[in-house]
Amino acid sequence: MTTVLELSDVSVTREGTTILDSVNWSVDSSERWVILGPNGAGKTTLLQIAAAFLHPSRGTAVVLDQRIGGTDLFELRPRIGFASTAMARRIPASETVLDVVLTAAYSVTGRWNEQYEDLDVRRAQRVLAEWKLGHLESRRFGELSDGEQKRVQIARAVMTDPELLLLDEPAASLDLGAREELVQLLGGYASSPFAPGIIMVTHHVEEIPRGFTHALLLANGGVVAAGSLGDVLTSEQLSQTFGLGLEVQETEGRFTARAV
Ligand SMILES: Nc1ncnc2c1ncn2[C@@H]1O[C@H](COP(=O)(O)OP(=O)(O)OP(=O)(O)O)[C@@H](O)[C@H]1O
Repeated sequence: MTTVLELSDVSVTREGTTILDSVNWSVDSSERWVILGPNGAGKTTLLQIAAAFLHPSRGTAVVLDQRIGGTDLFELRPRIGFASTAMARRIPASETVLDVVLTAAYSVTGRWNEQYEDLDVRRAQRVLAEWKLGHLESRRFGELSDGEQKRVQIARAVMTDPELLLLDEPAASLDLGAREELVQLLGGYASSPFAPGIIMVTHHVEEIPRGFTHALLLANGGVVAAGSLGDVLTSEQLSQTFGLGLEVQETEGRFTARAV
């Protein structure tokens, strides 16, 4: 058991507006967390602190035993896998799928003159196969479907064997089939005892894979509830978080929610 993230009284203020308000949260390496909350609740801001991209305005954030603000972040960041639409925009459309994943070893996007070991290439190919992308390794990133691009982003994020994996809306904009394929793959990955601590932001309870263990509900920058999935994903607490009556149902580890 290793604590991978510890936030104590973390607040973020931008132009006089409080975006995160006194957040206390601890994540262990064995836990797989989902963050849920309405638009503008502060989910992405919270993830940016976990990714060591953002310093809190107040309070203390410790990521992989390094205090944000008191550390050389260039050494910390390669230990964190991060997949988000903003990161994906930095990937050149002409890059091959193999190179998108391979370049993670150097924390760059876009292959230049780096020399990669055979070991790196074999690892990238293994990761691509795990995320059902092996047949696409020579294709250009920009030519892939949304679902394939999302899986490539995750493959890139796990290429370096991160100690903490952060996923910002990995299933956003996917059709039902692509979503289910991704949720299944994420569930398999999350269930492995060798996977790192995982934090995933999502808008929909339907996107929570089996194998995820914990949830944090965020509204107006504050934590409504945080803890095990069973304790947190109740109709009452989800209704409070989204400000309307919701009924949550769980079937064999998957969730659905509808207004009542
Ligand atoms: N640089 C900034 N300056 C001012 N306000 C900001 C800044 N960045 C974010 N915000 C505001 O902070 C709030 C939280 O943003 P954040 O992106 O973290 O929310 P979110 O929960 O991820 O939202 P969404 O679900 O819509 O992606 C929003 O109201 C946003 O407009």
